[in-house]
Amino acid sequence: MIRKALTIAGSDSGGGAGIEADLKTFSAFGVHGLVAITSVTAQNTQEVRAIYDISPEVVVKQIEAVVEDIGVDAAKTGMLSNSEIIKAVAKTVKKYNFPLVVDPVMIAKSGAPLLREDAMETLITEIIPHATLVTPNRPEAEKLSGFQIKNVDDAKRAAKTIVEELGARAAIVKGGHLGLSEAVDILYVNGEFREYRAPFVEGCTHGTGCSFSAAITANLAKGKSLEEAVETAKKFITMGIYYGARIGHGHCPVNQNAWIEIPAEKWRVYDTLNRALKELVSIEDLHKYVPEVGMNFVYALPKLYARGREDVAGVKGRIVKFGNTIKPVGWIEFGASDHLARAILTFMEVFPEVRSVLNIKYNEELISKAQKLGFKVSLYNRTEEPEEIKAKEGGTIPWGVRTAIERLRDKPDLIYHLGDWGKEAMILIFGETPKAVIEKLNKLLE
Ligand SMILES: Cc1ncc(COP(=O)(O)OP(=O)(O)O)c(N)n1
Ligand SMILES: Cc1ncsc1CCOP(=O)(O)O
Repeated sequence: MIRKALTIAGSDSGGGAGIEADLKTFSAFGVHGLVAITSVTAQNTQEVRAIYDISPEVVVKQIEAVVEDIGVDAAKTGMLSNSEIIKAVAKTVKKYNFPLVVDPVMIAKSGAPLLREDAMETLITEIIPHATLVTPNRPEAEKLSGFQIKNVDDAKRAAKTIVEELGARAAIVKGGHLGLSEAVDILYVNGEFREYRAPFVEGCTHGTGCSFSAAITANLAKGKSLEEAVETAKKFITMGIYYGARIGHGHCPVNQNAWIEIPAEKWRVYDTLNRALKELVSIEDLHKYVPEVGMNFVYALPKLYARGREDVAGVKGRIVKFGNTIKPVGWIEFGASDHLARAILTFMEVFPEVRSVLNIKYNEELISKAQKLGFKVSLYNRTEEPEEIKAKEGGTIPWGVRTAIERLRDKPDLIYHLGDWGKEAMILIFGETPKAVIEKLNKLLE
């Protein structure tokens, strides 16, 4: 059964906040999104250029149309620009008994007011009492509670005030603006406080309020408890900020897709590498090219999500010589490779589309053959590695890959080095996919 969530909010033409953010969030949780647009804004990551408020009658008609035919499992409000819209929305939602999350949108990240000064009181008296949950950030909580919030205790007092004095069933005061190393959100529900903590991540924040409240709404629509919905939404928003969509010239928006794209890409990467590994194992005579330290074969997540070793899949325990064949020691796992993970992440800094690499033993004839075949071949000389890089654990491969790319001034298919004291000479074969790496390898061994 598909669940349905309704957003009663403004449209952001930049697609970062408002109903656009809400719908993307609903989709990320597999919930069907419904909309009642309250205002149309001409907006981008830098500014709000115009606001056109929809008539209260049309806002109401949108809500009634979807409730009466499709049904609503949970709803949220976002930008409710003026008193007339607020009153009309309050009167309408009162008729139905779906959970209502109220994001008290007041000011855009760019600084533009999205709630008329004279409508603040109406928001407090008409909408807040119908809220299952109110989700203010610090400035919004200050306006609602009427006092300054400087620390977690103040945030608790504000959450309690919003519930006990303004009449909401629950309130969560978001700590993203509290200036701590952790983003601490304080939920007040059923007379008790709960804290939700996440590391304060640098990233993209346009649309955080909308996406967080939409994530709670989607989870309520799916039948989760308020506490579970908040916990999931906190993880969702932390991920969305960290992997933010770096677009525009102002405040870049949250990336709601990260929530579903990362697990989906992880599966795709795992499956693709697994198939290629089976092909690799069946290549005749490959055992002759297995280095003493072993071989590995890796595939990284797409550039946007490839931040570190954990984002690169490789063979646990490497691939070793086994009689006249080769054998993977363990399974494919994310984080299983150290050296090749560093090599591919460095390569991707320059050529993000190249996400796979395999290492084989150095062989002079293979290098000449690669050159004859028209492969782009480059090298680095470990004896030229600067002392300060040598002294740093894990610095050699990134330095080597960068040096080889700079030397070639092009995208290498192969990078090799001739070794050093106690270091084996090696060839690295790069490709956009594991299949492309195998194709290159097969041509070399033909
Ligand atoms: C149409 C519309 N609705 C809401 C907002 C607020 O979004 P944002 O500016 O990112 O602020 P947060 O609420 O996320 O902190 C908007 N800009 N436009
Ligand atoms: C390329 C290379 N250099 C030293 S060991 C090695 C093989 C692969 O190592 P890892 O399994 O850490 O990626």
